[in-house]
Amino acid sequence: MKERRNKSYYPLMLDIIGKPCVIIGGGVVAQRKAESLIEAGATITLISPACTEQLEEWALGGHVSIIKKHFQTGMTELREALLIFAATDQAEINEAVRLEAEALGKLVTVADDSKRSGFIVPAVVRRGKLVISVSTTGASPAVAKRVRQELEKTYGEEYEVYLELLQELRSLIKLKVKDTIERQAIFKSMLEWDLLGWIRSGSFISSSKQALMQRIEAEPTLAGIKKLDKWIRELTE
Ligand SMILES: C[C@@]1(CC(=O)O)C2=NC(=C\c3[nH]c(c(CCC(=O)O)c3CC(=O)O)Cc3[nH]c(c(CC(=O)O)c3CCC(=O)O)/C=C3\N/C(=C\2)[C@@H](CCC(=O)O)[C@]3(C)CC(=O)O)/[C@H]1CCC(=O)O
Ligand SMILES: NC(=O)c1ccc[n+]([C@@H]2O[C@H](COP(=O)([O-])OP(=O)(O)OC[C@H]3O[C@@H](n4cnc5c(N)ncnc54)[C@H](O)[C@@H]3O)[C@@H](O)[C@H]2O)c1
Repeated sequence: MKERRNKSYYPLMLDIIGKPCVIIGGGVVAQRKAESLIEAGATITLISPACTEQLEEWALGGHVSIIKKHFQTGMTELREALLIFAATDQAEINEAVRLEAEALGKLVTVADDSKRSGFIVPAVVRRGKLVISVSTTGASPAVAKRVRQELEKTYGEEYEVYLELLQELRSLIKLKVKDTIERQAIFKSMLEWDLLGWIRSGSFISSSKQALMQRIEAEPTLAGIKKLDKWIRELTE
């Protein structure tokens, strides 16, 4: 990867379920990368002569395959990988991994050299389907972590239920409202409902969802949606 003074990364969400990812190194940094890859369902191979206890445990649980060797050029695991993480404490080994990965046309991140990395890993808040990624473009990972912690306070657990609900309501409205402009106005208007307050109050239960869906079905128009604002407020109080 050519060094660029003002790199501008392209953020995206990858579906890496079952995709081969290779980590070189078995220390705390490798462990942190393994943890987020496990969460995303990747098939992980880790190459390192020594590993943290947690990594050994994940290997026993079948979450990670560990090859207890030093990195060497020409290892087939790299050839097959989608993503490669160079995370040893040896700068020259990380650089050798980077060069080989790039020769193979692979995306590689280098734990001690973000300027040469093909991608970097952000700090992440997960609330079910809501995923908030924070990056400082490598300027200060500590700040990325701090911002993540701040966002965790603002976007609480209730967002998980909120998004599950909105997804279902959105599917229902897609079925019932054929006009694109009205549909989009409805989706925007639904954001005015105090669903988060309702969920936080603890009074939102599965029958509440049914009642809400019945009301939407009874009047699937922008006017009908606006009327529900008051109904929700009363139930939340
Ligand atoms: C977000 C997070 C995700 C994760 O790792 O999963 C992540 N680093 C985290 C924590 C963290 N890392 C470091 C500290 C100590 C304090 C500090 O240095 O600030 C802390 C804080 C702590 O541990 O408390 C040290 C550090 N980090 C990098 C270098 C090398 C260098 O700078 O080149 C050095 C050694 C510097 C040195 O030698 O002194 C490089 C990278 N770290 C990145 C990601 C990428 C940029 C992210 C961005 O800003 O966009 C990037 C470029 C590459 C990459 O690894 O992908 C995770 C927080 C997860 C969370 O808690 O939410
Ligand atoms: N990107 C980040 O988030 C971040 C955070 C802190 C530090 N760092 C950088 O990452 C590097 C690694 O940090 P750490 O705390 O995990 O180090 P660590 O000392 O805990 O682990 C280093 C690992 O590299 C392995 N290793 C050494 N030589 C190897 C080889 N030839 N082949 C395969 N594996 C080999 C060791 O077995 C060990 O498991 C540090 O040097 C630091 O510069 C990055």
